[in-house]
Amino acid sequence: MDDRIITANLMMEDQAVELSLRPRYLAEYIGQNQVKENLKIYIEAAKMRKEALDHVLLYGPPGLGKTTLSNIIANELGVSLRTTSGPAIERPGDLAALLTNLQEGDVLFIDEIHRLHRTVEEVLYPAMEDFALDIMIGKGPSARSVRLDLPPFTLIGATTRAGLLSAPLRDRFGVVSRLEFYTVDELSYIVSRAADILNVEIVGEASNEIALRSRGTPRIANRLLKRVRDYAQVRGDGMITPDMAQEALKMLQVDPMGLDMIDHKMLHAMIHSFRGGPVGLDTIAATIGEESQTIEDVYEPYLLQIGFLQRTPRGRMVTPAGYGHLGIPYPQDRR
Ligand SMILES: Nc1ncnc2c1ncn2[C@@H]1O[C@H](COP(=O)(O)OP(=O)(O)OP(=O)(O)O)[C@@H](O)[C@H]1O
Ligand SMILES: [Mg+2]
Repeated sequence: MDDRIITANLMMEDQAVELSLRPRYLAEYIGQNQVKENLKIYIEAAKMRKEALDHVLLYGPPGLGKTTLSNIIANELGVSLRTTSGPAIERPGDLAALLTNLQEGDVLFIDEIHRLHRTVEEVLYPAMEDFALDIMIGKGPSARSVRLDLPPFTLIGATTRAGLLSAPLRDRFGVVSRLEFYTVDELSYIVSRAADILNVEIVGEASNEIALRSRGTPRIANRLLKRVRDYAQVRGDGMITPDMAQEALKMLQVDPMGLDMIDHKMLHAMIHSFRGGPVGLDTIAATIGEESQTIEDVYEPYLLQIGFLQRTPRGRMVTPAGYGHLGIPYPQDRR
């Protein structure tokens, strides 16, 4: 019982920390400059015209700031935001309830929008296009469709993979933005900012050390910072020095490029069992006992980005750089 209370409290604390680290306005949102520049203009224009902002689709790997950006867009517009997710909307009626509760100009945020049910998606089309809801009243031969007007609103959809969206849905977004991995400098800045908010002393080089191993991802940067903070508190005097950061990161089994045990397992399996590929995603997944979707969404994008992995029509291949990182010679007959 006691345990449970402690866990609940810790979780609440963690959530509070998470929220405190989340930037609230565009000016605090580091990086993604192109996306930010565009949004700034669209937001300002919508405000000048006193209209709802066009629907926005945000896509990119997990932890790059899609949810954060959605909240920021609502804040910048000065409207309320309602949050839901694709799988949470089970029936068309659930979506109708959400839509009819919106105030003019509000933002409806649908996370994991690629997981919307077909029947729900069809209700969304006229809602996005004409701000109208077609509902069926009655059953059988006497059933008829009634059109309800909705207040103009902005839909923000987020997905890790835009490719999974149906074309009619994708086409109804006026703004489509892809979030990119962050640079080390940007992440370093994010780490310093987070340390400031958490009241942790950190040396500049240590921020950089954490940034280097964050796989271009702010969520990972923040998570590593929290673990390094724990380490520095217990093993040192709380101050995060570069040495302290390195020791802590080593203990967390995050290598100098930010790869963890699963990345290593995957690359080793590809090299030792499949001569470095090409090998299909499902085969890799089965070999290392992970879900293919997790590999595709979470692990692979960064390995592709840093050039350790290559996608070919016949499957994934480990590149010479990937072999090099593991210290395994690249097979002679492949050069
Ligand atoms: N541009 C940024 N500047 C500073 N911090 C950021 C930025 N983007 C994200 N973060 C931090 O990273 C955390 C994760 O971001 P967020 O939850 O928005 O990611 P996401 O793209 O929605 O991920 P998922 O796909 O898993 O839902 C945030 O809580 C925030 O602290
Ligand atoms: Mg999110």
